[in-house]
Amino acid sequence: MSFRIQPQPVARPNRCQLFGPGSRPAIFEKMAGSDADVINLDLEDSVAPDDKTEARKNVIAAIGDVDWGSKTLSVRINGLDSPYWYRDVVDLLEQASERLDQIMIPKVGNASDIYAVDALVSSIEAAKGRGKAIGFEVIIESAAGIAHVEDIAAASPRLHAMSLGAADFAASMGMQTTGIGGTQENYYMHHEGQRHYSDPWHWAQAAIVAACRTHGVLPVDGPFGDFSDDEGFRAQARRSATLGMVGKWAIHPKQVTLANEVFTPSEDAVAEAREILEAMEKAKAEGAGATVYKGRLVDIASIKQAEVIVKQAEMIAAS
Ligand SMILES: CC(C)(COP(=O)(O)OP(=O)(O)OC[C@H]1O[C@@H](n2cnc3c(N)ncnc32)[C@H](O)[C@@H]1OP(=O)(O)O)[C@@H](O)C(=O)NCCC(=O)NCCSC(=O)C[C@H](O)C(=O)O
Ligand SMILES: [Mg+2]
Repeated sequence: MSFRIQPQPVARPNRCQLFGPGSRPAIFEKMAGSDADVINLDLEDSVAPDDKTEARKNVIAAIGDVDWGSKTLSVRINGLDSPYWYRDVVDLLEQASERLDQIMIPKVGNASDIYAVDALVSSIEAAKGRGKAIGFEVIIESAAGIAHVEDIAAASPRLHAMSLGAADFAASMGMQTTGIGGTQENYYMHHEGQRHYSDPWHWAQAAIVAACRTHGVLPVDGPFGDFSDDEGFRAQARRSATLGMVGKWAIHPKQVTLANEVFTPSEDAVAEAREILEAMEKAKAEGAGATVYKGRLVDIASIKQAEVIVKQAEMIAAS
């Protein structure tokens, strides 16, 4: 066991990140009125090249003008392979109000990408005397991104969250699919005449969770494209939550409720976690390191597992 204490990520609810194109200001108030914990105003791939300048202006105005309540407010800038990203950063940091919490950096391929944005942001913050340090979130959505995921997770103290972007990830990996997340028709095992579907996103998610947990960053599942498929969204989100992710994107408002439902520990789960903690308190008082709860072993590690659920529930209730 390493002597190093695993760092804790920022304590904030991050069950759902609702996206909306910066070129569609008519929905900004609706986004602010939603139940999403995080709002992502997009300047990147949901905005056509001809609309980039206008979208940037819309977003900068809305950051100050719209009442975002207690939500985490984030803007997705354009990728470092584009001609737009530096202007996104400069204009946001020079012109947007201090209500802006975070910028999301898409398509990160290595730690130097974060370093470059950090250098620019740090310089503007100092020059403009901005009082609040901007946080970062990144999207792992390329072969390079997943290959360097741990270096990326460690790249900056500004980094609060990391998402898997299934669409660009699939394209970069050369995956034979146009689906954004979820079950893939051709990813199955065949046994005795039956197809048994497997999860092609699992390994990337697990790598992201491990990198994030090592460096105190929130791991988040990205988009689920088919917003008419509630059960598909739920199944994907439940797998992500089981793996340790704290939330999921919504690319349509109807997905917000689904994400909140999955990433809020149920009353039953919280009650059971509390019972495990009580059972272990009793065991410890009796000098035992393990006991039996509902016919199964619980021990010191079970305390940590139960605390994850109780702390999640308490943090959400306090927000
Ligand atoms: C997907 C959409 C284009 C659908 O929009 P629309 O056709 O308007 O949907 P509806 O008619 O069903 O809308 C119903 C009402 O909800 C409002 N609405 C729509 N979208 C939003 C929203 N995002 N937030 C809040 N409210 C919204 C409509 O105005 C209707 O309201 P009313 O008339 O009062 O009933 C659209 O949802 C959309 O643009 N979604 C976001 C797309 C986006 O941002 N994509 C980028 C993230 S995904 C990605 O980038 C991939 C990733 O990087 C990767 O690589 O994996
Ligand atoms: Mg993408």
